[in-house]
Amino acid sequence: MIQRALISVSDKTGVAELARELAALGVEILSTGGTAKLLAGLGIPVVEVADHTGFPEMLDGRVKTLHPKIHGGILARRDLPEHMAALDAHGIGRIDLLVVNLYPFVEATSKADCTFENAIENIDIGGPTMLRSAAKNHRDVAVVVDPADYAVVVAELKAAGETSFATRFRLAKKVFAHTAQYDSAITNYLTAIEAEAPEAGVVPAREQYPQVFNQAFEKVQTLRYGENPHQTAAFYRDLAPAAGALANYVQLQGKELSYNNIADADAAWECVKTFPANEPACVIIKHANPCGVAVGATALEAYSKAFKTDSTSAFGGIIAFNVPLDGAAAEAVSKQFVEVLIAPAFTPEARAIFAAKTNVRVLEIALPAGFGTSVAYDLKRVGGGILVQSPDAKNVAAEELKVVTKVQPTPAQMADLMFAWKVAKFVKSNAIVFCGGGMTLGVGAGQMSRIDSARIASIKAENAGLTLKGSAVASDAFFPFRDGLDVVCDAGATCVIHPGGSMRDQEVIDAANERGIAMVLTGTRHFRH
Ligand SMILES: NC(=O)c1ncn([C@@H]2O[C@H](COP(=O)(O)O)[C@@H](O)[C@H]2O)c1NC=O
Repeated sequence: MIQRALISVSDKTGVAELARELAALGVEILSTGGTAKLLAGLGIPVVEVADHTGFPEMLDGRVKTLHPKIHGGILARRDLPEHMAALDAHGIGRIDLLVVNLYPFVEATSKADCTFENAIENIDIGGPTMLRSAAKNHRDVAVVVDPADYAVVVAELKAAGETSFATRFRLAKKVFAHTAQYDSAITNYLTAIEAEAPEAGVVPAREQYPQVFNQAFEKVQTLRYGENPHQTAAFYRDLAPAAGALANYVQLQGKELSYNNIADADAAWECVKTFPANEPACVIIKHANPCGVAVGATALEAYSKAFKTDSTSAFGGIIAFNVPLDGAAAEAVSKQFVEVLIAPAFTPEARAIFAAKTNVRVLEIALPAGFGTSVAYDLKRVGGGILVQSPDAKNVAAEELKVVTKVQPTPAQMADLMFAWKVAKFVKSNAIVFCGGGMTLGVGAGQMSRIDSARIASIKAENAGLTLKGSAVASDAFFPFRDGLDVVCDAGATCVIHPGGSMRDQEVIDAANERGIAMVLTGTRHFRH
């Protein structure tokens, strides 16, 4: 049985239960001021670190555990006689278990009224030092930084009198990841401060983008390959993915997700999530672009309409719904080749329909009320660096829209325009999206020229046998000349939505008036690359 444990925690969750179990196992418990007080108050036998070291806690707690009697007791290698002799020579007892969690630096500095002095005082020094000592010596010492691991440690001690090496190694890795993140948070905070010499009592102004940008991710899985088979790849997620984000998926069945599956699933999910849950929507993605998007009274209707936009491209698509998938919709989807199917829930009938199609990857992602943007920062790798931006989370409000033509859109046209605008945000630039009746009719994506996107969108509608007569069209950025507008009008569009803001806006507005269509400006652009 281990002899001695040191417990020093800011977050006191579960610590009393842990200490009680340790005491019952005959483990001597050392603790720092606040933790010792709590445990003693509960009648749990505890020795204050200050009594153990013979040195008082000092400097307002800045120095509590930074003492050879603590670090010697943690760091000594039990397999080296010289180390054990040195402990004996200096009267240092072994510390076999360390339980520490740190001053809440992130919580403190995320409060709007956190002064510089308060931030600095929330930088834990003794805690990380002990954690690193114990994690380094994991061959002999167990170290716990997360209250969620208390139970496994107690269970192993009860069963075997000591923790297993595998557990100690796992816990040590967790500790170094934790202290690295802790220091990253401190670096992000300090290097964002604009003042050269911030005043202690003042809340320092901080730039949104710090000089040193640290981000931590944890691996979900190594992938079979990357975008192409000769590339290696892995999927990492945020340490705490935002509610409703793709990384929260639960795979209910199907083959392993590939790199491209995950990228396309994200595009499908982010797009479909922009439709409220009381408006069943379906998005079909191919190569990162929507090839069909629709809303309907039911999931089945939404899917049937989305599929009609481009049933050829939908083959092997990634399909997402914003509402639970029921049997009727599942039955219809099952008739096509689908790579990945995503929904907030699946009825038993829907599950049963896909159970036989073992290759289809079925992902369930909870959509809690009030979910927001999926990422705090959008990251894009470029040679030798990284571009960081806030995500394109803007949804244009009705009062921001400006009708600039003599012809006003009817309420039905306005609904189609808003639908088209929502979809255009998720189409690679240059994006031209024809819509009508709550569905996409033709999608032109990823062209270097807007006019080509417009032509492609209308060709695709024609190929699908869909008429663009009376359609609404969205352009993700302004029409630089009237030529693009003429193409969409020739195709049959009777109303158009785009950001405006070109030097030649007037030329384009005049063209719209000449063609007798309605034009709405959003003032917001949605480039997507
Ligand atoms: N200075 C030290 O020697 C020191 N040793 C442990 N701590 C921290 O003190 C906290 C616990 O303090 P208390 O038991 O007094 O509530 C823990 O978060 C621990 O990480 C220290 N505090 C900060 O650096």
